[in-house]
Amino acid sequence: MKISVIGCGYLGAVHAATLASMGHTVVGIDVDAQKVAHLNKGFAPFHEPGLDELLKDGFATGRLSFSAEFEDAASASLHFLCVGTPQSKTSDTADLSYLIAATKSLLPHLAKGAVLVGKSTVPVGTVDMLRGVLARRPDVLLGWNPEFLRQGTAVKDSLVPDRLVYGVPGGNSSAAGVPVTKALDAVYEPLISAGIPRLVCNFATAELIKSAANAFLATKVSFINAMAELCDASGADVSELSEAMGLDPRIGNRYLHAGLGFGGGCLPKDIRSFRAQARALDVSSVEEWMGVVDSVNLGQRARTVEVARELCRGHLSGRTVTVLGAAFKPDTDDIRDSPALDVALQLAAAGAHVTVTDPKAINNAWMRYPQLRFESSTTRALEGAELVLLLTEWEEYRSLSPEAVGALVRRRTVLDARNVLDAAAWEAAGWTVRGLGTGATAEASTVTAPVISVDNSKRGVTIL
Ligand SMILES: NC(=O)C1=CN([C@@H]2O[C@H](COP(=O)(O)OP(=O)(O)OC[C@H]3O[C@@H](n4cnc5c(N)ncnc54)[C@H](O)[C@@H]3O)[C@@H](O)[C@H]2O)C=CC1
Ligand SMILES: O=C(O)[C@H]1O[C@H](OP(=O)(O)OP(=O)(O)OC[C@H]2O[C@@H](n3ccc(=O)[nH]c3=O)[C@H](O)[C@@H]2O)[C@H](O)[C@@H](O)[C@@H]1O
Repeated sequence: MKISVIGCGYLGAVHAATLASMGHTVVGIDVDAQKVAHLNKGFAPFHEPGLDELLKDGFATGRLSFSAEFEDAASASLHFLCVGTPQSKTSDTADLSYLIAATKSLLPHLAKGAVLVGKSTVPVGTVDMLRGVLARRPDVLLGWNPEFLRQGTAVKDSLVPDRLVYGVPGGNSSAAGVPVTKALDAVYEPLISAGIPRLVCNFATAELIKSAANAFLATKVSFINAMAELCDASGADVSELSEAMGLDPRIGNRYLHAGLGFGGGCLPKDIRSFRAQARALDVSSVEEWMGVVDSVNLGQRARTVEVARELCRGHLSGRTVTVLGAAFKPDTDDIRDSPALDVALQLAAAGAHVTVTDPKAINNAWMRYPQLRFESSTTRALEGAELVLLLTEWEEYRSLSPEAVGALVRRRTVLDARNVLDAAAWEAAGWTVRGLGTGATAEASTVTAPVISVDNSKRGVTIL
């Protein structure tokens, strides 16, 4: 099948390459000519494991190309819309202007009876709005096929997704939806043959499935982070608590890792958009719920700064601080709404001398926040630190040797805001280790000064 993918960012570039690997002839269209040039050289314009290989395979077969000209999409019979839907600059709502602009640019090049399928994450009602944009082309069939891939594992998630969701006119039982369902079945034939579940529903349901899934994931993270706060206040350990909770298969331990919280180009803006949708639909329960999830999440960033201040004996001003991690999660160079950079900025605003390092995201971070100091070498970044903060849990930071790092820093104090270090091993090497939700506040408040020792089996704070 001849397919176009409109918008070739973190979602669209992966989607285009995946479709080519399934045997389709695919052209990716993007208004960013630099991105298109990069992709046409066979390289991903961002860090995504496995994508370069998939792009090269696509070019080798001659089935994959990229272009900045919409007319190059004219021969496709099916078009996927993958442009951004960021948070509006002035409110919680999603900015749909890129989606509208892309649809308008594509309009003159749509063949008779072409199928136009959205993959971007959108508020409920968006397909109806786009129908209006396409009012002069009733022959064009519309579908919505939300995407659930995660950055860092996007290639694997696309080749073996958990499920396929099709939003079609009238939903599952309607004859009007059959042509779109058939077209999408033809696109995803290898996945359907492999037994990947597929659900067909109406547009509102498809739009809400995506928003609800991200809202649930965000809820799970904020739930465990709220528990982390309770653990700190009571002397419990959130890692043990989440492990025990997760052993109940009804709960499950995935996405139940407490720490600095969620960021990125999707979850934060999606829960805010969801909140705005609930408000517009007068559903106060969802509106309030999303508000709490968001504020617990942002609260983790503020708590991290407060713990850092505590570990610097109350004063961040003038302290030499090293931040490990700039990306919003490991295995990506994406810094959109990165919790790590948010904390780094807050530390710098409090007067600390902050050096940020990251295996892949330094360039993006430096272009966005030139006021921060960046260092690409982990060793150089750590030299002379009075406090080390682990804020993005890249494997190379998880596996750092406490002895080797200890030889670089001025003071062996680490705030492991992702709760991933082996605290006992670091403490044995003379480090003061603090996590989030490890019972530290309760321990600190129940002891009388001067404190000589703490329970080494826990990640307790050592008060100096
Ligand atoms: N990043 C992810 O892991 C996932 C993203 N999504 C959703 O997919 C959508 C895209 O997200 P990302 O790929 O992360 O964003 P992105 O910002 O990386 O990519 C968007 C791309 O669209 C291009 N673009 C903007 N206006 C255009 C136009 N008028 N015509 C053609 N191209 C245009 C931009 O130049 C950019 O390359 C969003 O709605 C997001 O919520 C859904 C699932 C996963
Ligand atoms: O709509 C989207 O764009 C995507 O958003 C998320 O994917 P992504 O943002 O790429 O990455 P996640 O692995 O979900 O992590 C998001 C954030 O949550 C944080 N997180 C995740 C899991 C956890 O247990 N604890 C936790 O703090 C991560 O550090 C990261 O900052 C969803 O997982 C995808 O299913 C969805 O398609």
